[in-house]
Order: sequence, then structure tokens, then C-alpha cells
Amino acid sequence: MIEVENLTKSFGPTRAVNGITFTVGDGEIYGLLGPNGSGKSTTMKILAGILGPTSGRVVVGGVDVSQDPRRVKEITGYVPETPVLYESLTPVEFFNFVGSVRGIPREELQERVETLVRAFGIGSYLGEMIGSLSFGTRQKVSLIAAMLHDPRVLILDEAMNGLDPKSARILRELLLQFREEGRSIVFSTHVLALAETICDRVGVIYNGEIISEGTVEQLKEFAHEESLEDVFLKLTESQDEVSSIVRALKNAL
Ligand SMILES: Nc1ncnc2c1ncn2[C@@H]1O[C@H](COP(=O)(O)OP(=O)(O)OP(=O)(O)O)[C@@H](O)[C@H]1O
Repeated sequence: MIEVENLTKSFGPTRAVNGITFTVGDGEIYGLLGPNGSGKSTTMKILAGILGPTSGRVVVGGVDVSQDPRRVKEITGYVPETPVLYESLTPVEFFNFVGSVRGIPREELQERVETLVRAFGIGSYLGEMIGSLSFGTRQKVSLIAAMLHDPRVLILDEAMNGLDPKSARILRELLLQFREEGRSIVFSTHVLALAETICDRVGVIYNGEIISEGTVEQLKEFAHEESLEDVFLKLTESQDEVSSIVRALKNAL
């Protein structure tokens, strides 16, 4: 369970997150959708215990992030938008490093690494330096590292980025399984068709505020639109702008 109450985060004069409130239940996938710079990553870093809030209350798995960010990190798996990896380690060395920092028993670690490496099909890259891997393979390394300690909560910031269709399908199935097991998942993406298929509820964040929230069906009904993409463009006041840019392009080209 995740509870976010009146959360704000400022960077100097910039108010990146402006009083947002939402909850994510056990066994729920919550989609955080919003245009570039709307505050998704900042919110997710706070949920993962990486950044402290400016004000408000955030409780992850019963733990207040301001009081015990270390415990929050123990129960949370976080995949950042840009993977933070050690370029000169191999994936195996990196997984062992993560395992020792997390205090995962050796046999359990080995078993989980084997299962996840097989699932994401990166067995042939285990001996290569991370710095030499493709973007998508690095993303898979980042995903596996975030799941090694069997976290109750997953915070995935554009985690499908760079994944080929097969790996994207595997991640999707894995998330659905995690949901079955009662874990809470927060998932940001710009691919709205994906959000439509995977998220139980979505929150649309705009200028640091959640401007609409509900199931995809509820949002479509509310906005009188047929697709989540149209709902999104309407709510973020981009629909007219997109039409006039497309018109201008047609005239100019
Ligand atoms: N460390 C920082 N220092 C100063 N400003 C920051 C910092 N991190 C984020 N911001 C600002 O906070 C706002 C929200 O940024 P954030 O990265 O949370 O947006 P986002 O919704 O994740 O965007 P994107 O879809 O482009 O990833 C932006 O105006 C950004 O420039």
C-alpha cells in the first residue's frame, strides 16, 4: 500500500510537485501519466526514498519515507528513468554487488538472478562490461537489479523504454503476476496504449498536480473521449495545440 498526502517538492524556485494526493492499494498497478516536466520522476524518486519531500506525507508499505527512507528502500524496487549502473562491472558482478548491499542470501540471489536473466534473455551478455551493452540490455539489467530483493513495492519510471516487444511482453506478464501476489506498483509511461492495458487506475499529472484520476474507462467517460490518448491531450490542454501545429506543418511542408 502506498499513501501520498498533499505532497510537495520544490527545487529552489521550481515547484516540481504541488500538493498531490493519491493511494495505491495492495495488488494494484497505478499509472502516473503526464507531459514532460510534469513531476512524475520527482514523485517516483520520493516514493522510492531517494529524494525527501518538501512537505506532505508519503507512506510506503506502512513506512513513512521522511522518517525511515532506508527501510523504504529495503521494501521497494525502483527502476529510474535513466539506469544508474556501474559501467565497468559485468551484469553478474553488478547483481552480486546489489545482492551484497541488500543482504540477499547467496543461494536465493543466484536463483533469482538465473530466473530473471532467463526471463529477459540476457544470458549471453553476463560476461560483458555494462558500459558496452545496448540501451535495451542495460534497461533489462536495471530491471533485474530492482527485483532481486523480492520487493513488495515497485516504482517503475518508464521501465518499458528500450525493451523489444518480447521483453516488453515478459515485463508486462511479470507485473501482472506481481499484482496477483498483492504487490503495489507505480508505473509511469508516455505510451498511453500500454497504460490502457496494464494500469488498474491512472492519475494524470500536469504542472505538478493530479488533475484527474480513475480507471481508464472512468477517465474516458468523464472526458467524453474514446481513447486514453485523446483524454490525455484534452486534460493537458494539448488537443487544440496539436491540431494547429499539424495544420501549420501541412502548410509549410
Ligand atoms: N534536481 C532538480 N533540480 C532542479 N529542478 C528539477 C530537478 N529535478 C526535476 N526538476 C524540475 O522539476 C520539474 C519536474 O521534473 P520531473 O523530472 O519530475 O518531470 P517528469 O514528469 O518526470 O518529466 P519527463 O516526462 O520529461 O521525464 C521540471 O520542471 C524539472 O526541470
